[in-house]
Amino acid sequence: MKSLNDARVLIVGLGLIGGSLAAALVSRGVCREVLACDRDEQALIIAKERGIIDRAVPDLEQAVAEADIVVLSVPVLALSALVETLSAFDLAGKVITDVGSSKCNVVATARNVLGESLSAFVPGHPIAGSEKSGVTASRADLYEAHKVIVTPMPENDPQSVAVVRRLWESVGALVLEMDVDHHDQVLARTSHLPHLLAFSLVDTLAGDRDSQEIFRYAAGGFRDFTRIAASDPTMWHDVFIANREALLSALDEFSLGLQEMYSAVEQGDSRKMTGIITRAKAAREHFTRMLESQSYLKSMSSNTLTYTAGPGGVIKGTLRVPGDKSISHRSIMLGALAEGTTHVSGFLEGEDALATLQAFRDMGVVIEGPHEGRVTIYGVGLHGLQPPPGPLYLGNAGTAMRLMAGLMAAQNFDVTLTGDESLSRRPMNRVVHPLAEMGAVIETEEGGRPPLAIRGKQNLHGIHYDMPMASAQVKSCLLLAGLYAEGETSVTEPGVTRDHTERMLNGLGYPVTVEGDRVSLQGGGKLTSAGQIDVPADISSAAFFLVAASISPGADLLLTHVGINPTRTGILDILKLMGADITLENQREVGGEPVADIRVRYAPLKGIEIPEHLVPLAIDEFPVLFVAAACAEGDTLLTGAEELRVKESDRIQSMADGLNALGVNAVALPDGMRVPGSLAETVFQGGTVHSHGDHRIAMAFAVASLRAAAEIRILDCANVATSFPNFVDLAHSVGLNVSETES
Ligand SMILES: O=C(O)C1=C[C@@H](OP(=O)(O)O)[C@@H](O)[C@H](O)C1
Ligand SMILES: C=C(OP(=O)(O)O)C(=O)O
Repeated sequence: MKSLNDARVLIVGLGLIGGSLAAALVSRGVCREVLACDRDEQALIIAKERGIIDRAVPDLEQAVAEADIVVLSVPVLALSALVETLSAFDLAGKVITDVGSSKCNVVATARNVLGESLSAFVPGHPIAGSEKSGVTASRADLYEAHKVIVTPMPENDPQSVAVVRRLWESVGALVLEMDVDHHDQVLARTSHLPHLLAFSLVDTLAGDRDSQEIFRYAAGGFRDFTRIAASDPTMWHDVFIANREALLSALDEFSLGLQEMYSAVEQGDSRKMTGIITRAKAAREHFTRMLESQSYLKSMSSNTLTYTAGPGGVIKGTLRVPGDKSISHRSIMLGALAEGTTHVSGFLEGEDALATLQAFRDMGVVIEGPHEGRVTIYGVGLHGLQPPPGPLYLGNAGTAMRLMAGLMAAQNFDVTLTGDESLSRRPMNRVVHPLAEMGAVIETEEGGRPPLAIRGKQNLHGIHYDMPMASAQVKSCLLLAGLYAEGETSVTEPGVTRDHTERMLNGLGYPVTVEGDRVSLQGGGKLTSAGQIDVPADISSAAFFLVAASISPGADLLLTHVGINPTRTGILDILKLMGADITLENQREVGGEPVADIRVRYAPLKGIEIPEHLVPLAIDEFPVLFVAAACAEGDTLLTGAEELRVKESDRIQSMADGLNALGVNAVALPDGMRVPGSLAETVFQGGTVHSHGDHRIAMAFAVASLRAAAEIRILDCANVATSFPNFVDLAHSVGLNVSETES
């Protein structure tokens, strides 16, 4: 066989799985001929009549002799006998595969009987069933975007594995590889156990005296839960026998879980019940996104979200941007460690804060929500966290990893903190080194990069740390470790940084002392419940619109309920120095954080030298400030901002490259940038820029379109969801011509 195009494919067994593969191969015309062999003559006739196959060959030996690729598609318990039958034929040059849902039996038989031909027997398993069965249920699109697991054996030759992969890919399937034992263990849990439960539940209820009555009132929940109880009986009988060991172990695990739920219900233990239900809901939502949306999978691996921002537009209206990311992270962490229940409102439902939420759920904390920004955290106290079942995945969130490093270093269990590609490049020694001085044991990858393997059961002691860089993440990390350390932990910072950790700790009854640039606390106290944490809108998200309105002639925008903590308002100071028209209205304090409505109107801006003391107070806002600078009269100079090089991307380089691509001759400096500006109506050419997976770069260039001559395409924008999940809709609602497309 030279290629799949030249091959004759034989399907042995024309049920739903075999019939659908045949139909897909025929309709896509990917091979020379599709043959079929089945003991049921009627199935062959129907398949031929409906064009599901090209030709029926009722005699198995003859059919195999004619074929280049043989697909065994019979029930699992019939597979072994079929492989034995085949072993008597001449199999030279043929590639053989199967579709069984459990692999151990057929692999054992193949090893016993196939001899030389074993190298060309590549087991496979399409994960695309239906409760319908038989050739009449065949669908040519059954495998499109569905997974097929190929389980190559060490004995296989690579060409045969490649042929089987190509066969499935040619009908639109996504091919994964797994080893045989692992496959059977995984499938026992994700497929065989749920089928067994559905059969058992329906059978039990149907046996009930009042079954007629029960089923009459059965609602959607019953239908959803039991759909698969209508599946093919022979197939499932066979699977349960063939995968007995793995299935029984899955059933044991399930029984323990069920027992726990039983006792929670019996004892009216609401906390336990809510824990099970909320963890399950979160897991199910996560898996639903993974299962149903190919694009979600793609966006995690290959960033295919593109923004298209049309030129012009006038910014007008009233807007509340999502909750503050820094405060949202901290509300989960400190709410979890508090004694009592904390209700959070305004929580940011972005991926970064959700990663923190999930991490604490994984450590046994019961958390309800988020639902429309509301989260309820049932605190477990400083010593109540439990070991998580595996590494804690923190996605894109530097704040989560650095703050949690401090907390985790003080627990009595081991934890590994991991993150996505961007987070895995970010420097962690800035927290690992001072934590080690406190007695923590943490291993990193080369150069102090994540994952962080944190050893538990260490006795931490307080230290004084003179921070080499202005970083709220480092400061907060050490203060959180200090909660558990013996004696006093103190830090001094070279510049003022955000103080949400200090404020929230004080709000939770844990005294933190601030004297000038020195912050300290004593270990060994406890956190009482805050009761309520109201998260204001994030000034770092509002920043995009502060700049948007400032550079859009005719603009008049009201941003409501924005956090104006003085350690975060560098953006307001810098824009005002540039001549922006910004006023604060309705100033108030909400849950320990100052808040205001911010009115911003268009004003011609002028270039400035940005005072270095404002840099840490606006650290996340520079991408969009560079856009403002390009729209200001004269040059703007930023220095003292080398920290920008180690954010989600190297923000100095990413922005300099993008600005240059749009015709603005910005010059990257080691610690900042020189941006030439202009008050011309159009400042940017159209073009394509790369966000490098950095949310703030993506949003900054969307804002630039207001003063662009033509469309700006921004690549790799999926990570905007880390901090600003509904950015495109909100931006659109106040006049930005931005839309998103996935590819
Ligand atoms: O403590 C925080 O919540 C944050 C601190 C800042 O990081 P650094 O402390 O690394 O400057 C900031 O860039 C980040 O978005 C959030
Ligand atoms: C730097 C940022 O976040 P983090 O460090 O939490 O990834 C940011 O949001 O701009």
